[in-house]
Amino acid sequence: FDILQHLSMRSSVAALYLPRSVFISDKSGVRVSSELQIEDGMIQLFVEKAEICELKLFVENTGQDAVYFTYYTALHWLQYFTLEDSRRVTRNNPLRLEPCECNQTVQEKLVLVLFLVYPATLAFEFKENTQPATRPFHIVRFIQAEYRSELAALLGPEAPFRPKRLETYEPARCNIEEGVPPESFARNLLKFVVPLDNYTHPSYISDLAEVLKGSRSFPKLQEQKSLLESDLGFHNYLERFDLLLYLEEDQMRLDIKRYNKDDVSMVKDCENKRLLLLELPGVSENRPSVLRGDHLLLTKSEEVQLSTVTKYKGYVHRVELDQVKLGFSRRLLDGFIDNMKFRVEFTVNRLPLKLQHRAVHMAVQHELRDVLFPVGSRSVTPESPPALRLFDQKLDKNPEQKNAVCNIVAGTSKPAPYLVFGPPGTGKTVTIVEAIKQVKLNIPDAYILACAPSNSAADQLCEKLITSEHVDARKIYRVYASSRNPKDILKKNSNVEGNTIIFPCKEDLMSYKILVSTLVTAGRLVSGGFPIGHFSHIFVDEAGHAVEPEAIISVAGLLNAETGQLVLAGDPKQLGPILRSPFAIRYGLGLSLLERLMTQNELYQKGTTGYDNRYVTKLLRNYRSHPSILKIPNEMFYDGELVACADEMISHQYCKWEHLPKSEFPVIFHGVIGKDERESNSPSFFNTSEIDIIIDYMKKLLTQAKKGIAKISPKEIGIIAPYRKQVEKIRKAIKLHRELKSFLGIEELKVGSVEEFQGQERKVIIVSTVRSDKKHIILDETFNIGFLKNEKRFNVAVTRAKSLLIMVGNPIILRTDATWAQKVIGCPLPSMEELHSSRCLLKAQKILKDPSHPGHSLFELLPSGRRYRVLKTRTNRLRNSFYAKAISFLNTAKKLN
Ligand SMILES: Nc1ncnc2c1ncn2[C@@H]1O[C@H](COP(=O)(O)OP(=O)(O)OP(=O)(O)O)[C@@H](O)[C@H]1O
Repeated sequence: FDILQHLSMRSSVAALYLPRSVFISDKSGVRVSSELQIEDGMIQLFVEKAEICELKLFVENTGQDAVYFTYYTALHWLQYFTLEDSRRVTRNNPLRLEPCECNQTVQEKLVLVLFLVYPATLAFEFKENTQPATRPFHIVRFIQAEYRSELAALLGPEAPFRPKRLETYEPARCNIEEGVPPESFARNLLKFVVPLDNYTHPSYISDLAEVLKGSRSFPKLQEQKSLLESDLGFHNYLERFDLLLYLEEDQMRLDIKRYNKDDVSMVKDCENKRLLLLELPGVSENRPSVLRGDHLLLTKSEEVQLSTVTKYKGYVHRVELDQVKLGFSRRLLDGFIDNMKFRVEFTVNRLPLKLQHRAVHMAVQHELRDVLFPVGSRSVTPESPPALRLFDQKLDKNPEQKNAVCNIVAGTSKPAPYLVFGPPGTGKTVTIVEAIKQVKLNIPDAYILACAPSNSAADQLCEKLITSEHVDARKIYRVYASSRNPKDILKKNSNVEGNTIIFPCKEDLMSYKILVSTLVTAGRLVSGGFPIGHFSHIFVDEAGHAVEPEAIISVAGLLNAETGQLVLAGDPKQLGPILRSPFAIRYGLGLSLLERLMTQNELYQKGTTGYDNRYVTKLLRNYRSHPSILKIPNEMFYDGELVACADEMISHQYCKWEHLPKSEFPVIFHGVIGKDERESNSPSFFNTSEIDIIIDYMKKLLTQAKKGIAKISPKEIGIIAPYRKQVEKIRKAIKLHRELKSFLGIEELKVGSVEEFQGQERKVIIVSTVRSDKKHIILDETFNIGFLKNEKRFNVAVTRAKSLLIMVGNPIILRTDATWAQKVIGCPLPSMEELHSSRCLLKAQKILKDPSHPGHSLFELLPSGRRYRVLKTRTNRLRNSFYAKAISFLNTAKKLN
């Protein structure tokens, strides 16, 4: 539309629908070329440093007849471009291009400012003669100049991004040829005693999804619909959760089909010739989720169209960053030659689903009503809990934490769960760890199961318990799932022996006082026949992250409903359950057990005298972060209830850092207009301009010791990025960097996704948001990735920092989200376009550069070098003039850069 408007072509309605090719094609023998290659009308140039660079464009007539060059213009007016031509072409002074006359040069000068990408569109107008009535024709060129450091160039795409197209042909008949599962990678001494049924996905579920969508009506499914619409209670617990889990599975089955691939080649693994290697970009980002022991179905490409096909089952032996190693039948291997092509189909791993179904069935079978729907009484005056001597003395000074520990040991909430609830950094994990230690000390026959939804959170719990000198580490045992790769995990006090995961026999496992596992792996203990009541206490940290049936895996079949104590800790505002089915979400599967009790059960509600400490503790003192870091999440998610209590020695360490835009405010939003790219056929994104900035901050942080701020070691810095590819590229950038790669302890610097940082903290956190193209935001929403469409993920990312938070991102994109615009980038803020197109800014910059300009003396750069101000003289005149406006643009531009 811009093009049409500028070139006065609006009269032609048809022109509105003209494809891009019409504008970019050379016409009537006239060619607009450049020294650089033009692809699809686009001229891309890269610069390595901030400089004025010149781009020559050539206009030539290669036709048989003379043509008049009448006009040229930049359609988006940018101050960084100046256009010049020696013939000074205008509509009043058109240039006659004789046939085959070349040499007409339009020079364009670009002033590039560090790390910014400035797109521009140039339009050239020509006429076949100079008669006013003659319609002109136009040629358009797009120009993109991108700052690219040497490092960024090295990190750039290895191969252009080429998504694969999917054939949806389904054969009439297929035979499944069984593959070879990983050898008993888990040595199983723990017998399967309690059966795990199949919980087969009923065939009516797809029809039910249609009914819920409102697109069809099946009277016989009305009962299921009513069940979903009714409130959750113990009477419908099993049926409701079964149905919700089936709806979720139905969506998972649909979604996983999107990952199927055609014409994918495999090669033999050079380490183990009985395995085939399949490249799977995105696999480490769970797109799709593939674990050791899962299987894929492969069909030879040349057979895909046949009516009867053989699908070869390939069991996953190992998952690597962008590839998996698969075990197939002898028959396939015998006829296999490297680079044979296959169609790959992914399958849903049903184990976690089956465990969840079993858990809700067992919850009902074992009468867990009083645990799941507790009805204790609030009327009884709370007794004061026993006074304990805490191991962690800092908890002594916090009455809520101390109360929670004492009440858990005293079992005041039994049979109701005890909840430790609170925002990030308020000490939930340390409270749980203390409670576990106190239970072990004060209740001699106690046996404890400590769980978390993710492996990283379970590892964190285990490490905190093992490293404390108050518990004999030999009594603690971390149980890993057999699907884990032993090479990737902590081996101390765990079921990993060398390169094998072992499951000791029940008696051996039962001899440990404290077992630590994920919620799903706790299901293995149920299958192993652990007696109900063996565990006197079950703790679940990060409980807000799990759907209720998942949390129940660690409870049903293990906890004695009368004598056992369940403790849940978490924060519903941090990473929640990840669900795919809109119906499962609509009908409540997204609500964790912790959140349901907090919001719907009377025992846990805030009364006139506050919360009843016998059942719940709400922690509100944040011991982690500087108040300025807390400010954003506190306003966004916690109604300003959080109180900043961190030790100032640490939290204020960066308050005087020379690189802060504002002293005493250790939060930096570093605006950068980069590019989110993909490479080869990996669906994951990266942004090298952001990596350049991150590396620059790393250098500043690690080499600052002399500047009066304590030296920081790499392990105290964390870098969080929302996409796996960015994580990988940042790691690569550090390894390639001359100074950073040899920095002492650099291997301890953690670069990871938000999920990997949940529950963790670092002195300095750098967040790379990556997104720079609006059109990809929809992908984030569909796949539940990135920051922009997931507030909970954003909350976790920004609440990991103790002393300094640096966020790197594209302000134009982030401003499209109201929360980012208001809370992070700050408002009011002129958009980048406004900045670019502002004549005020240009004028102000010209004046600043030119000491002879009469306005020059009006601007003054403050001694900090970070802000301009207008001198007091003639203030009144200035207030409403463009100088005042220019000053605000200049300062914002300075802040952004
Ligand atoms: N009473 C206290 N006094 C001083 N420091 C404390 C206290 N309680 C916790 N901390 C410290 O606060 C930090 C955060 O604690 P912890 O990781 O337990 O919080 P959390 O609530 O589990 O956080 P998240 O929700 O982010 O997982 C830790 O460094 C911990 O040592």
